[in-house]
Amino acid sequence: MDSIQSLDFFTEISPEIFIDQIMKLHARISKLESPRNSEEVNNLLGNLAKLCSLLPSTTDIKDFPEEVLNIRESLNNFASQAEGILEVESSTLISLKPKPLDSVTEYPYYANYVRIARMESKILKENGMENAKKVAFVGSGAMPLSSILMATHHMKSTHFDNFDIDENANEVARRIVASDAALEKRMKFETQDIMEVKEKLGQYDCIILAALVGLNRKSKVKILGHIRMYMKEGGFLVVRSAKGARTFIYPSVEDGDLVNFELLTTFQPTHALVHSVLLRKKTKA
Ligand SMILES: C[S@@+](CC[C@H](N)C(=O)[O-])C[C@H]1O[C@@H](n2cnc3c(N)ncnc32)[C@H](O)[C@@H]1O
Repeated sequence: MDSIQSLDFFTEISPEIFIDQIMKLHARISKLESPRNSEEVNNLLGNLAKLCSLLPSTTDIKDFPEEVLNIRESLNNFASQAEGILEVESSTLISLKPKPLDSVTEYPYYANYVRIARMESKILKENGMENAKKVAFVGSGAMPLSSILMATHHMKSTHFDNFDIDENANEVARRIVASDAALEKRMKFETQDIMEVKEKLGQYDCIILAALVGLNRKSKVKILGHIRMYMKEGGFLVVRSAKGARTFIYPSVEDGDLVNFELLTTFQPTHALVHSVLLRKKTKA
């Protein structure tokens, strides 16, 4: 294949085709002037997601050539910037509707968030976190769908403190949630770099870290170490990670990166476009 091939007719591709196509896609993405929301950026983001969904989740990418594995960090950066901009733009439009919460189903990745919120709530319950009183969601974004779906479908008495470094994103998120007074009482939005939040982290029964907080493994490990330092003993930590081809979109966190936590469970999806989720418990100070 000498160009980025339309993948619409494929249900699965070989590692060889994946490598050929991801290198070509990365070359195109590297030439972008900006990750700003445009038809070209959306097409490239869609191609990246589609390509990663076609490589069987059983494929062990560790054997891929170094030059292929080395493009992951720049693709993670692209995905984070492009998704972040897309999130603010589409959420801003939704937030201007008369009842924004009724329109969140229009959000491009809504179905994915329904899947992940259901799965994360299920593994929390299965591991004894039946009714968390207070949850911190770190990296909630302009469209805080994860905490909205958890609060309205799965954890109906839990209070969510949503932390995001971007005040613009929080402003949009507050507007979306304000259309439901009861929900608004349980959903607060704080503009903070999570690395600046300290003792307060000890208040939460559960802390959830969004996939795009920490854009490479090193910065994720630093954030995880910070959260662990301040979270309470017995507190639960939910870390969204990635496996296989999905690490070309999101940074991955390995079991060994979570030091001094009790392993409760690790969820590995069969659907390539769903996060992996690591559930851990802080056992001792
Ligand atoms: C794109 S959103 C994804 C979350 C998604 N809306 C959800 O409901 O799961 C990721 C967010 O993390 C925020 N973020 C990145 N680094 C952060 C940090 N160090 N502290 C707090 N928020 C951060 C970004 O501003 C961005 O809004």
